Amino acid sequence: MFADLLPDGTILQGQRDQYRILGLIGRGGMGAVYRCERMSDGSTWALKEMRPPVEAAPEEIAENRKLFDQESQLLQTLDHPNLPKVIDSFDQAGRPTLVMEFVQGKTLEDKQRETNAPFFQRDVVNWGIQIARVLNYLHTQNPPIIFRDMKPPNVMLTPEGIIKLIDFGVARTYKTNKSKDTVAMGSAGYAPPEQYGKGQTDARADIYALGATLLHMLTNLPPVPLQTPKDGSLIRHNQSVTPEMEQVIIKAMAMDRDKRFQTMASFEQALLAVDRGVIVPDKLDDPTMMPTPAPVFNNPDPSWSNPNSNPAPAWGNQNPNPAPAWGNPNPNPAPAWGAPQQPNYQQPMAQPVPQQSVPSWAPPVQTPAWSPPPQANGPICDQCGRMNKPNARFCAGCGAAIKRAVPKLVITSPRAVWELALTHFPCRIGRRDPAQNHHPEIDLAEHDRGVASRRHAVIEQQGDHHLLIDLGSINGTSINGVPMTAYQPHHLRPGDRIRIGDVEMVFSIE
Ligand SMILES: Nc1ncnc2c1ncn2[C@@H]1O[C@H](COP(=O)(O)OP(=O)(O)OP(=O)(O)O)[C@@H](O)[C@H]1O
Repeated sequence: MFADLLPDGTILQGQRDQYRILGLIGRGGMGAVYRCERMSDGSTWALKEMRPPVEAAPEEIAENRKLFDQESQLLQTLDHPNLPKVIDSFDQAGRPTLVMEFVQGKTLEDKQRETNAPFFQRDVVNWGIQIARVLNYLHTQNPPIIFRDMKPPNVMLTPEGIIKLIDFGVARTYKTNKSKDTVAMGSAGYAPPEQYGKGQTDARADIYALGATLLHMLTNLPPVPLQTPKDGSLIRHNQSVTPEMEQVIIKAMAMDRDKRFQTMASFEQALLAVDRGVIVPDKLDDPTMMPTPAPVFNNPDPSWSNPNSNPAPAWGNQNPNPAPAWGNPNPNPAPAWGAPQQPNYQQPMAQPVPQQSVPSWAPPVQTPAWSPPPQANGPICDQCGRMNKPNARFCAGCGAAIKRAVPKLVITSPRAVWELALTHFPCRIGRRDPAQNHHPEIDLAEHDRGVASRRHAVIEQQGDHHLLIDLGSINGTSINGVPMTAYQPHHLRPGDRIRIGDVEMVFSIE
């Protein structure tokens, strides 16, 4: 069907460099994507050329050339960690060609095909947050860019869990004063009613399509065209789905676009709230209950955790004891950060069992990965050896008082050394901000020469174990000299040295 694909070894002259074709990666309806080598430095890139099937009609080819050029131009003006960067574009043998970042990984469609089962909510939510974030970036361009073809094959997932949006073939800028799109596009099941040529699509079309994409990932069933899912329909297929998440999808996929999230930012915030377990379904679109944006995964936006820029998350004030940010509303939660599965975690009902995905929040692993605790439950009685429930004060076997180890930190800063018994969790580490009523348990305001973010890191207790999590701080946290990855929990062990700027904290248990 495709005429003469470029053979391996072909060298193409671009505008900025030469490229050697290393092999075909994939073919779409109108193009082909190859892995290539940039000749000047041997680095690997993806080369996409428009290569219509031989039987394509001339008008179709012309229309697709327009779309290809548009994709190329669009991508060159954009810069976002969830978009492949474009480094060159040129024509070869009359074919428009684009050289872009080579994304290692698979499309969500490939992943789903391989797994053939619903994915865990925590993974889908994390993908959804990243997709919403990049779509929000597109929607907030001037003029707004509507992606218009959000669906699993157009989303790639790297082994580190980073999402990259590919295929801008039908993305287009939103033109005010235009009542209708010139071309009706999108993919059945993912496209909202207004995309069936009945009106001009706006950002809310992408909201519907992202809802449909997440629905597909959660249920392993393609979305039914023009059908909002019903209450209970997601949970029926996947027990890891919470009622709150189901409501988010239902809202995103409302037929009436006025009833959907009105912006991608509010969709993202609703997903963040699901992830943090603080969602209030009837306030899904109320920005005042939304947390501040979390960082971009591999390229944090400095503004979000900058000690001088961002206000405290509004939800923090509304709920004095919110579920921890990394928590999960599921009564038997799997850890939201993709740690090894706990034995009591309920898997979705559909068969086969969903795959454990790569750590959802994790850029390339730099910290020692969190290893499963040696015991999932509580302390072992030193009298009779029985394992007890996590919060037991007396042994259920012999009645002896359970001796609890007290974790502590010895904190050394240029100004002081002090010891702190960790008795309250979560134990927040950061800089105080009285204006926001923010007073972390470990306040580094006087000690770190301005390095710590207000919400820098947190120590959380899980049974008898303690997890340190960097909350996307600007300047980072290191553990035993190794920089931590934001949101990737580190299981603290006695002797671990936590460093934030000039402050060092040594963890021990007595
Ligand atoms: N930047 C990239 N890095 C690595 N692989 C990529 C990249 N872009 C695309 N691919 C791979 O190539 C395949 C085809 O890409 P893409 O969907 O962009 O092509 P297309 O011709 O526009 O397809 P369609 O007909 O679906 O619009 C993808 O499914 C993906 O596997």
